[in-house]
Amino acid sequence: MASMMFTDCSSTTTSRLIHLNRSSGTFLLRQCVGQLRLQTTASGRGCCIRSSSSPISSISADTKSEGGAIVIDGKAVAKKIRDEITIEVSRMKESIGVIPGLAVILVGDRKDSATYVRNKKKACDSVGIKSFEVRLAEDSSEEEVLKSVSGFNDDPSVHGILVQLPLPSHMDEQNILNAVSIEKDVDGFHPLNIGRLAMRGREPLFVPCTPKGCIELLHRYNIEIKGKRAVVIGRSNIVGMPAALLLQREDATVSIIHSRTKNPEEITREADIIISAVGQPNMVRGSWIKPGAVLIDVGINPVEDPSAARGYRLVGDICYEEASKVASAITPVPGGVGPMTIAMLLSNTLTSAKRIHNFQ
Ligand SMILES: NC(=O)C1=CN([C@@H]2O[C@H](COP(=O)(O)OP(=O)(O)OC[C@H]3O[C@@H](n4cnc5c(N)ncnc54)[C@H](OP(=O)(O)O)[C@@H]3O)[C@@H](O)[C@H]2O)C=CC1
Ligand SMILES: Nc1nc(=O)c2c([nH]1)NC[C@@H]1CN(c3ccc(C(=O)N[C@@H](CCC(=O)O)C(=O)O)cc3)C=[N+]21
Repeated sequence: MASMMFTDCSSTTTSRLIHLNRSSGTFLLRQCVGQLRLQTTASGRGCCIRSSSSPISSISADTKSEGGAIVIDGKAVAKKIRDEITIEVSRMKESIGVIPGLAVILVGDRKDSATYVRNKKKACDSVGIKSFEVRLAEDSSEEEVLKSVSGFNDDPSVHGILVQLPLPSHMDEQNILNAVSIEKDVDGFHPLNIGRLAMRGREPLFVPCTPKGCIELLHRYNIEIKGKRAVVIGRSNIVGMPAALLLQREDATVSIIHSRTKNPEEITREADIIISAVGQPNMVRGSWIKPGAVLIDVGINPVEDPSAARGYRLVGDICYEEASKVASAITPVPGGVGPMTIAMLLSNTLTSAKRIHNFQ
């Protein structure tokens, strides 16, 4: 009954978190936070969820979870965004002969990082973006990494530079991220871009991909953010902190929960929108959630599962089985925020190439 173990969130405390890191008809929304407007399709079987900006044209009725919440289908949205990018990339190539280029620097031999980098390359290929890759050994010096960054800064065929994180512990991450030209900082991790994100009236050149993907999902599902209470669980530089800044820019009232927060359940229960980026499998239980809340689960946590082909499977920070019975909408793991992160990276790379070449 191995699979049972993972559908019961209470027992995940006894399940083993795997450290992959080292080398080895019509929907009925119970209570809706935003303006999810649901429409039956012509066949009457499926439904489409309309968004004022870029609607998802047709989402099948299967996108309702067993628990009753709408499943926010990041995989489908990401595919649609990639299709939009493909058109723009070829329009650019035909009009001015420029192909957007993304460079990735991977240091060390972490399995998960190698997988992410491989997936990014595949995604670039799928939309026609040119990809460049540098792989450096775990024991490389910081100077070697800086040299690669500098080479890509000066290379006119590269419009975006991504240094895969985490870097080996002997390197100064800040020093390396500072070296990326802000015009090519498609990850949005340069302190100038983050600083501008935090300031009213200032605009960053790039917004970090994962938080941007979370907000894009809310927009594309027409979920209102303005005036809502939002809780972000986690305050990392790459996800939690910029997610909270973005929600605030969208006029939500934002609370941030971290490892020293007392009574996280109580604070979370006040939220209309929850973005969780903690890295703890199934930490957020059904009892933490206000009925009708919208849940964006960023967490990607591998847990042992002998019945899975890989010997493990991925779960989020939110206990899906419990939460989907209480929420109005929820992102799955996998297939939620992850594919959106990559789609936003492609989008930032396209934006960068357009800006550099002054192409509208
Ligand atoms: N889907 C995607 O595209 C992406 C997914 N991820 C996933 O998101 C998760 C978070 O990643 P990342 O932000 O890099 O992780 P970090 O480890 O950098 O940050 C985790 C944050 O969670 C907080 N935290 C840890 N434990 C608890 C707890 N028990 N209660 C409350 N807060 C807690 C930490 O608090 P404190 O600051 O006090 O230490 C910290 O702010 C991971 O599972 C990662 O794999 C990450 C990037 C992209
Ligand atoms: N400079 C830098 N930028 C990053 O954006 C960055 C990084 N470093 N370091 C690591 C994290 C993690 N991250 C993910 C991206 C895609 C998926 C993704 O596509 N996940 C799939 C599952 C993939 C699988 O099945 O293994 C999904 O959720 O459906 C996950 C995680 C980007 N990160």
